[in-house]
Amino acid sequence: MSDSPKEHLIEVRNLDVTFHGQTVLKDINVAIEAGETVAVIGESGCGKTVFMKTIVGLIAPTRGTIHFDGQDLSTLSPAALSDVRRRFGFVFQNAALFDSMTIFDNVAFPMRQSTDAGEDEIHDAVLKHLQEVGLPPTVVSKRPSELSGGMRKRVGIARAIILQPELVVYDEPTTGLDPIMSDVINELMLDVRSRYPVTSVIVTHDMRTAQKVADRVLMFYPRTRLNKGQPQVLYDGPPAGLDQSADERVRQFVRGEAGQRLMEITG
Ligand SMILES: Nc1ncnc2c1ncn2[C@@H]1O[C@H](COP(=O)(O)OP(=O)(O)OP(=O)(O)O)[C@@H](O)[C@H]1O
Repeated sequence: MSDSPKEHLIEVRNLDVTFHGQTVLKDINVAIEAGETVAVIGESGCGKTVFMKTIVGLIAPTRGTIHFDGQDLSTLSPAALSDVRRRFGFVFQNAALFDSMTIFDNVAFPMRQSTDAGEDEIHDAVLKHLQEVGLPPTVVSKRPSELSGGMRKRVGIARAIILQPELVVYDEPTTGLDPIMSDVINELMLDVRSRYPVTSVIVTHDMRTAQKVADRVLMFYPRTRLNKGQPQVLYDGPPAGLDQSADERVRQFVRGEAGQRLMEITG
């Protein structure tokens, strides 16, 4: 990273997303700086995935704008949007590898789709990125079904970073993994950011991931549970401040306490 002042890579202004009359995100204003790692947390259904998909242009805002590197995504032609998306890497939930392809072809896929690289160059890049995520060259001929969940996640990360994206979005990167393998993936995400000048957005339920990997945490709250006029982003700050947040809902979430929810269920 250079020493120049940080710039906003992503700017979300006055964002609303509504599906069939149901507002999932309301009046979200968030700026993410180049090089930042931001974890998005919050209970199920609060709109984390919708937020992630909106900032990468997969969902169009109902109101408001998303700027990426100064460009308003809603004004871009499909071709221009597709060019911008090449600057993103996606690590999907459950790795979302192509089951019928070998690991080699899975990792090579973005290069074959989006570049004119020759097979020698692709070969070197695939092996380099597999090595970076801690996988031996012997995995290249295997199919995803022959690998453990943790290995598949690593392959998903290798595929996401092979084009050296400026933004990597991780959707639930540690879900379904044991605590040790989760920590391996957390370390890998730290390693990716130390190796490349990347901005990362991590949607996660895993508080350890948020605490360990993120510079900053955004906690969303479900619209349906807010009173009129209450902000949907309950917390926007460093992970270390979560536990001392003035908002009881944040403290309860971080500690895994049902709080008011329990009263609603039992009451
Ligand atoms: N394409 C869609 N059409 C209609 N409703 C949708 C669509 N995508 C998401 N929703 C709704 O938006 C709400 C938020 O969903 P979202 O997946 O963003 O939640 P989340 O916070 O990521 O939840 P989880 O932690 O369970 O993955 C849900 O009520 C969901 O049903």
